[in-house]
Amino acid sequence: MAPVLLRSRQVVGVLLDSPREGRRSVRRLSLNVSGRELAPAISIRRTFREFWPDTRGLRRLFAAGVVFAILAALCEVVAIRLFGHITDEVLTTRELDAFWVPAFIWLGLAAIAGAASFGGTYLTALGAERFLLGLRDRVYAHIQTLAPEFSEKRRLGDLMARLTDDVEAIEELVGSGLVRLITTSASVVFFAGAAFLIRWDLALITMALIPLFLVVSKVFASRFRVAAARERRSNGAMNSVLEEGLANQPLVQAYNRQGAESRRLHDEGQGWLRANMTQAWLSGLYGPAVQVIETVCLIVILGFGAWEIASGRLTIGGLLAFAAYLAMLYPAVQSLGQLALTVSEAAAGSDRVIEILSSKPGVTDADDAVDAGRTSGRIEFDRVGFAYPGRNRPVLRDLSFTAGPGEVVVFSGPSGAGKSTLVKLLLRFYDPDHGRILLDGIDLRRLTRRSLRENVTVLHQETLMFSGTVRDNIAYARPDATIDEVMKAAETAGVHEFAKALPQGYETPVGQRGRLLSGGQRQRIAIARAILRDAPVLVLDEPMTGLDAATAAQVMRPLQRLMAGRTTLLITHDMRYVPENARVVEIEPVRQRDRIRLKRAGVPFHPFRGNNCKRP
Ligand SMILES: Nc1ncnc2c1ncn2[C@@H]1O[C@H](COP(=O)(O)OP(=O)(O)OP(=O)(O)O)[C@@H](O)[C@H]1O
Repeated sequence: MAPVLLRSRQVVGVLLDSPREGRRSVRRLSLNVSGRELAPAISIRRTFREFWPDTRGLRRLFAAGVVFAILAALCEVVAIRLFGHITDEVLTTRELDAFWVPAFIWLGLAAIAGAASFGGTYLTALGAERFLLGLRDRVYAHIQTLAPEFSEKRRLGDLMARLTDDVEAIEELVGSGLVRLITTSASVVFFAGAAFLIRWDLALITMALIPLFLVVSKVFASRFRVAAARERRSNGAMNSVLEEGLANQPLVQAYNRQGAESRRLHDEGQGWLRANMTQAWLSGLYGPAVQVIETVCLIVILGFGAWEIASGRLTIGGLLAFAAYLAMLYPAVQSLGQLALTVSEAAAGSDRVIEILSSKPGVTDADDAVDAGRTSGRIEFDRVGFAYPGRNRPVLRDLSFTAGPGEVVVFSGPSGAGKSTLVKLLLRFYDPDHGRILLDGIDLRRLTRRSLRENVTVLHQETLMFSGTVRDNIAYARPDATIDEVMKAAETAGVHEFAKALPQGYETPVGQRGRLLSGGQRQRIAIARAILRDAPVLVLDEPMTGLDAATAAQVMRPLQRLMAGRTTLLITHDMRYVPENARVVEIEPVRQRDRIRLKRAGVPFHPFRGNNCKRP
């Protein structure tokens, strides 16, 4: 009987344990989830309402997965019956002639079960992976419609966990989880039914022990869940230490903090080790506990069966088949219990993804928004006032200026005055609360954001780069640009002279965020990118930050070429690099004092009084 039981368990394993489940739990535990924030509780029903449409086009795959898995389970039911038959008709009677027919049928069933099991596993996995691909794309695309502030306010690790772990958790609820639920329930019905058919009274007695499995599962599951949560937290904390330590390696080494960083990692690792040992302890105990119950069941069956065989009411084959059905049934029941745990975890994950999907972009295109086309680049800020959402203190108030093609308008003023904020308004990451911003005389709110942004090139304070090659980073502005166009922009920006000296020229990888290049080289690549983009409005946000005088002078020449003929807004504290013909607008911070004074005078607070813009 032992080989049959073993084989049965293996088949049940194939039927009940989705291959994704095992992979996910490993991957999930290795992710940085330190920043996990609690999301509002949303019902499983809402999860299905939100994500069931994502299974469109995949439902046939999942349905086929169910059919194949059920077919495999049915084959197994018949195979066990055949095993009982062979025991009674061949083994006990020693009639070898009666062996061949059932043996070949059994072989055929095994082949069908194997093929069905493979088909079920493969099709379910295909549906699951496609679901994941589609849902991850949808969530990522949605994040890209939100203002950059959405990502900036959250921890990167948390967002990554939502896009990977939580998306997978949802799949386990509405995709492969549903397949597992149906196939496991069907297996329970088949194996219990088959056992009832052999001896309903014996089946009733042994099934009375099923609640014991559920109780043990429940006791262990709740403890395991606490330990798993602790392990995930420790894992997240450990990843944070690693991420920070590696990202800030120059700082760590320059300040001789290597030992302290290693200790931080070790301390977090200790917590992780303890949590893992709790899990190991629980898993180690769970197996024997279940085994004890199973042994009790088996002994009850054997004892009762022996008595029934002695009195001629049951055959040996019938008893063995009965025991084999129960050996299939118990894991199936246990798996249903585990499924409940998966479902609650998946619901928690889906809450966190729904939270992202329900975040609405602060700025959207108007229904009648028009395409700006290529404009001349004339910018006008008309009494613009703005406070960040959720902040009652305004950053900009009554800001007015104009800038036309060929003009350079310089914005200076103390840190925090709102200079970078006006760039965010120009790109329509936010809309002003008061006043208007015009491009070629058209209010930005009437333009599509895409066409507006096509007209504006921003050189950010921190040069943003991807980890591709020099060429990739320049061509980011226009992926369809030819190598000649890239090189022409590179020559104008002063990239060519250092790029050709790099080991693989333009094909040299620039490293993580361009760290294999110097600050000046990164800046010149950004200028080349801007030249290639060729937009009529140019915004330079502290373009000389971190550059020494010689490098700044080198960068200045291509910058001046870039500015020629365009509308340039230059944000800088450093007046050395301001072109002679530039107009200077000094931005003064909107003071807290103004607000307090107004309140004291009994005047209702209005955040956009006065003017924070001095025009010399
Ligand atoms: N996303 C945000 N949410 C809330 N407040 C913000 C946000 N971004 C900036 N601020 C606040 O708005 C004010 C203006 O910031 P801004 O970055 O525009 O200043 P800045 O003049 O460009 O400063 P610096 O010269 O230091 O770059 C600051 O007080 C800042 O704390």
